[in-house]
Amino acid sequence: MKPIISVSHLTKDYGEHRGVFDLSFETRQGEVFGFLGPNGAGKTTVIRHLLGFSKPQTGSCSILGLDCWTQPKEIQRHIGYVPGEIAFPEHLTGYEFLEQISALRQMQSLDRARELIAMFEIDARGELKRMSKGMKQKIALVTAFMHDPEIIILDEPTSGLDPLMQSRFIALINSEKARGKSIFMSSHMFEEIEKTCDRVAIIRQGQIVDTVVMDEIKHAKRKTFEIKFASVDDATRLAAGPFDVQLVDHAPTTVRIKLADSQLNQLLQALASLHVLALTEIKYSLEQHFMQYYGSEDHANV
Ligand SMILES: Nc1ncnc2c1ncn2[C@@H]1O[C@H](COP(=O)(O)OP(=O)(O)OP(=O)(O)O)[C@@H](O)[C@H]1O
Repeated sequence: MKPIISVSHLTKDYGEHRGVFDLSFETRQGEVFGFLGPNGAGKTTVIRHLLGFSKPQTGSCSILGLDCWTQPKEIQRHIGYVPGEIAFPEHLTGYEFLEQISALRQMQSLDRARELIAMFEIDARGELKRMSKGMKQKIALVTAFMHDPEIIILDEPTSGLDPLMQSRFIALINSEKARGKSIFMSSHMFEEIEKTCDRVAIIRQGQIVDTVVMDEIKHAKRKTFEIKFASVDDATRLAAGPFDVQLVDHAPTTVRIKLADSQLNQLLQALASLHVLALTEIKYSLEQHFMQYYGSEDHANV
């Protein structure tokens, strides 16, 4: 299958280890591909190359086989885009802006825009310059989706949105995906990535350090359980068995166990003769996976 977005050995070196370095990835038809990394990791730099705003120093970027630097006009007909920093012509109202964009795109109707305006509870009658950050972000989302593009590129699309609107955004992404759209989204929010993406590239200091298949994270073969016991003796008896038991708390005695799916029955049998107060599965999350690549210092920025 032909890739939708293809980035090949892209380098943009801004000096002092800033920029992106020999970065390659491909996205597929119909998938939601996430780009996860903290401030300054290089996400916007890559996206600016995809939109044809920036020329690669070395390497190349293409969308639908078209070169992003030399054929941006042809590409733009196929995409919707939300930039990381939104700059609107401020004298216009929300409606006037959307009408201008739809005229430029020679759109037949504003029906889809109206649906999106209702979905995000936007009052588009006001002037853009008086709108809150969140309202502007929502207008940008309408602009990206209203012409029903086959490819959508989003640079931190939910920054400034409240939790209700974030969940509406997640629902929108999943319904667009169900309609076969290909979506590329940069984010530093684990939850929205987990709820929408099929694959996620983790970017660190301008390089992709891992590409994760979300299903493999969600259905990890090794599980972690937290068990609370009535007494320390129960924990000691469990630790005498074949399990790797780690004490995490004293009152009540709480342990964590990591095991393969195949050991689950063995654990339940061992627990049957002990006084268990609570048994909880600690789900393996994208955040835990991400933390392998970033220390706690970096994580503060995510
Ligand atoms: N035009 C430029 N000139 C010099 N340095 C730049 C330029 N654009 C970006 N950088 C630097 O390159 C690095 C990557 O920036 P980029 O904006 O791509 O990061 P990001 O992952 O999108 O971060 P954020 O989450 O903050 O948007 C940063 O250190 C940034 O300061």
